[in-house]
Amino acid sequence: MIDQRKLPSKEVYVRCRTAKDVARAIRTMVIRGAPAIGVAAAMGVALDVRRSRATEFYRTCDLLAATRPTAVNLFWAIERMKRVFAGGALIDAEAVRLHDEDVANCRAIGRHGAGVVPAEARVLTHCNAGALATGRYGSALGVIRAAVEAGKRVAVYADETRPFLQGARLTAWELVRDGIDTTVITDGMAGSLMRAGMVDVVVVGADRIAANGDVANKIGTYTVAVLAREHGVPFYVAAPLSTIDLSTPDGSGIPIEERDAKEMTYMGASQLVPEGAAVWNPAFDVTPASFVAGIITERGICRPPFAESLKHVCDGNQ
Ligand SMILES: CSC[C@H]1O[C@H](OP(=O)(O)O)[C@H](O)[C@@H]1O
Repeated sequence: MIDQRKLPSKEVYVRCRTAKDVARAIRTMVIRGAPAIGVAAAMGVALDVRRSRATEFYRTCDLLAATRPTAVNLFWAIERMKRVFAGGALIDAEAVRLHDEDVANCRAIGRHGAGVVPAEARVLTHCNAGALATGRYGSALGVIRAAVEAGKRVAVYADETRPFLQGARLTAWELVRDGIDTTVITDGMAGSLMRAGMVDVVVVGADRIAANGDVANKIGTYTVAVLAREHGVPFYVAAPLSTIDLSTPDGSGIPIEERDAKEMTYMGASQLVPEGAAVWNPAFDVTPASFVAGIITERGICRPPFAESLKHVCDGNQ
């Protein structure tokens, strides 16, 4: 897998031979992005299952489930592999199927989502919900790609997304390679851009969507949602059904990962924060459903009231 920590300056690959290797890659953000870590976990289980007995299989699942707490796709993928293992079917075939489905889902999300992008649009996005964060093509970036493929003239503003800089390093890397007009801004600039009337629509990804439509996504997403409402900019979330967690009633029940302070206090070898200063580094925040214009899924766009529309779209898929 490509080492996303090294992008955009280096394209280097990490080989994972065991589930332990995959768990380390997820935990250290070699691979990140809700759907992508679900796919990686499924592949990790498949790497080990050839040699493992049942007890080891479930221990492998627990190892991967312990890597990151917020993205529900990780747990959804592991539970799916457990069902297949219990049914005696081939685990590695299921892992490949899960990956291929995620790619197809992203393309479907793109098709459905392109309709919310005006013919000439300036789209703001936050973090990276692109090919690097999914099986391929992306969820939020899938919407942007599909709009461009449909002939729409799209300019993207990518929030750099401190502290891990998924927007500056990863979204910009993906979109520049696609030849899509991309401008990186600091997270603090989004408000002025919207106030100047330079954003037509916001599209972001998600790590977990609660049954009422509350959305957990990269830290700073809530800020963007509040700014979008203040400036009358529609705020959309693009995510596959594997991101929807109907068992969690609302956003208060979503576990928010706190990551190592070093992600904030250092940029490479450069110290950014003096010793003695504390930092708070939640990797995600929760945007209340009331800020969301629609949730774009592979089965169509869910509109408020989300408790009903999400249940309807998930029927038979949870
Ligand atoms: C389609 S990716 C969804 C989501 O995952 C990212 O988090 P991280 O980079 O910490 O794995 C970000 O919140 C994306 O929007």
